[in-house]
Amino acid sequence: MGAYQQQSVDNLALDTNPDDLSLVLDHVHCRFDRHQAVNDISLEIRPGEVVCLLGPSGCGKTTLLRIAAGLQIPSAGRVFLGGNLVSAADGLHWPPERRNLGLAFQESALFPHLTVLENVCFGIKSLPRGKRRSHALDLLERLGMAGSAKVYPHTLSGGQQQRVALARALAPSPNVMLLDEPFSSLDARLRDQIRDDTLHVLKELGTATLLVTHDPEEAMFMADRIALMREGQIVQTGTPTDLYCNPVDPFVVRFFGQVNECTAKVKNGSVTTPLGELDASNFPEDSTVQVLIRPEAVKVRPLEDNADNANASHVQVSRLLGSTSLVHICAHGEEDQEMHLHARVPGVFLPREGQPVSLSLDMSQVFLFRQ
Ligand SMILES: Nc1ncnc2c1ncn2[C@@H]1O[C@H](COP(=O)(O)OP(=O)(O)OP(=O)(O)O)[C@@H](O)[C@H]1O
Repeated sequence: MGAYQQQSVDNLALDTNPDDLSLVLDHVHCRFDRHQAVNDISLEIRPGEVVCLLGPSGCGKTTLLRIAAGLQIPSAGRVFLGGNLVSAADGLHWPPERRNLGLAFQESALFPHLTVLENVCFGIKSLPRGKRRSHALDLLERLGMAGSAKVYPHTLSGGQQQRVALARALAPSPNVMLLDEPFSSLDARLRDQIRDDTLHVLKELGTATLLVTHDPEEAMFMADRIALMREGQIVQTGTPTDLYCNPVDPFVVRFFGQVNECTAKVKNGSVTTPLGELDASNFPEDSTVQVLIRPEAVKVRPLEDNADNANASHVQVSRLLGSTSLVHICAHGEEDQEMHLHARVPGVFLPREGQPVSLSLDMSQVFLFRQ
């Protein structure tokens, strides 16, 4: 790293030297007229790591990816790639072609006049001509497309074209892959397969990857770490388990799927809900607490249908959703509290309408926040 660059990393908001990181975004901002699309984002990607930028539409994911790619100039902040400062507020800006990146987008257009193999060979400059072909064929093989090497793109399905586009992006052995919703145009079954193949190839090649998605399941499938964004900022960064099991606020909980919600007042260190009393000793007395309960946290036990259980919680509707069943329940708590809630149960579990049930909670998937 040169003296200018060494000096420029002095104030970096990171513990790790950018030389050891594949991509660093350091206090990056991006403003469009009055709209702050990206607001002070810092994020790093280690070699071989897959990081997903996750968030709702319009939160700034694509803008951040375009900044990393050199397609968008940030209004402030710095970008490092493989230890090189490639973008800074003083006007330093390396264009995309100088950054050694692989780019693949939702609709990655292949060159129509080149065969699949020629498309993949196109960007490989670093290898001798004789080796380009075998390298490209190897990538096509890994992505299940070697059999189509000689055909032209228009004869391929959308999913096959997407595989070729990924092979083409990987072919120059980029330091960093930037993927923007690369699977979103595919139908569900095909998407699962291509995601799986892509993850294996990225891991085998050890390519650091930043992948944009709005789909939490896709992020959990692909990512070593997820950065969840909202309105131009990162709300939480961590492993999928960190975000799912230790969410920092209700937005994070809700982003990973529908949740049962109620509010309650703290009395004597606990809150009373239709599902029973919950510990709230971390919250001030008399404060109002938001209780978020994932459907899989609700344990349902059918009760005998007799007069003793006339006031018990009861089933409203049951539906099989595939690998899980969703049970709609009217929960009856103490003090005449009532709550409509959803319980997600593994396998086929379809209690009839009106079935009295007792409910308990797996507290690892119940989250309390001060309102
Ligand atoms: N070139 C531009 N000019 C003006 N505003 C822009 C421009 N590009 C993006 N924006 C705005 O910046 C915000 C963030 O857009 P961005 O495309 O980064 O969001 P996103 O999270 O990728 O959304 P999606 O998931 O819908 O693609 C949006 O409000 C968008 O309208």
